[in-house]
Amino acid sequence: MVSSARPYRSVLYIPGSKPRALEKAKTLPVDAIIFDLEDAVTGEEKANARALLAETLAQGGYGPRLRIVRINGLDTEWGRADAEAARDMEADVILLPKVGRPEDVDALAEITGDRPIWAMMETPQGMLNAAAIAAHPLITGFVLGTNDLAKELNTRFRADRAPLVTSLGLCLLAAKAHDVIVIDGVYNAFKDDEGLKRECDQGRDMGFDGKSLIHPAQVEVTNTAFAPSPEEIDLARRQIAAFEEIEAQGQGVAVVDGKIVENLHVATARELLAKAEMIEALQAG
Ligand SMILES: CC(C)(COP(=O)(O)OP(=O)(O)OC[C@H]1O[C@@H](n2cnc3c(N)ncnc32)[C@H](O)[C@@H]1OP(=O)(O)O)[C@@H](O)C(=O)NCCC(=O)NCCSC(=O)C[C@H](O)C(=O)O
Ligand SMILES: [Mg+2]
Repeated sequence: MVSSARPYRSVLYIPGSKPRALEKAKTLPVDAIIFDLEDAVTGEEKANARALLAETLAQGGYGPRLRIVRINGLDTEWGRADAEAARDMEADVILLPKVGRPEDVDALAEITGDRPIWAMMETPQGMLNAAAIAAHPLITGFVLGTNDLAKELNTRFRADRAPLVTSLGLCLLAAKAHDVIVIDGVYNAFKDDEGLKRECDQGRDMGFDGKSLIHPAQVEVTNTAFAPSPEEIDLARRQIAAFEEIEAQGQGVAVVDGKIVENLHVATARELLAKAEMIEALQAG
């Protein structure tokens, strides 16, 4: 079940065909796992990966990590069999690639029933229809597919992601308007911690809930970037305390560190503390 206080800092892709990686993920401090049947699995491996994934998920061992199964598109030769298999798997969410329109979600739901669906947002058509896709009653999450998007838009890689910012913003607006989780795309250079941190900070600043990852080495940087920092926690506590004090005096605006604090800031502060507590509880096991 998707809940708003639950953290989604790190969302790790694992190729559904790799038993060693599937096993290793049980020990990694990630908030969610995307068990992939799409791009990370070759055509020859698809059927075996599907069976391996069903068996692995049935065995369990993934604890509180959200279990997301990414199927192949329904317009591919594997999509329907993936959807039928995913419907019966021990998973929380089904992730549909290259969603262009809400009707794509309807087509999957005809096979998978009322199982929550996340949409890969990675095509120009998807960007233009982001609000309608987010409004679909079964959609509870978006994952940005920045590799496919860059390919479709014929952009060049830039560290500041300027060519992608419009698309990222459209997905964020749509997701926030419809209370949908929104996860940033992957950072391909998995040995470049500095570049990853820069991109995580940008994503967090923009309002993403977390980032999708391709390698265990990316987990720590990402978890830190998307968790409330000690400074943010301290400020949130002081804002709440200051506001409660002036509220008791019948006033509506406090001042902390030279900046105003109104009830909307207090709501954000309370949300931040709830997330920090949830992360602490997860870490405590
Ligand atoms: C990138 C990799 C191919 C690198 O693999 P490898 O060379 O095996 O890495 P290491 O030797 O450094 O691995 C060390 C140990 O970690 C495990 N491992 C590696 N990757 C993962 C993982 N993703 N999840 C869990 N565990 C992992 C190895 O098994 C080693 O374990 P051990 O031997 O027990 O110590 C590889 O990381 C990889 O395949 N990554 C995933 C790639 C992927 O999923 N791609 C598709 C998603 S990206 C995408 O499609 C985004 C979107 O659609 C878009 O359009 O942007
Ligand atoms: Mg993709």
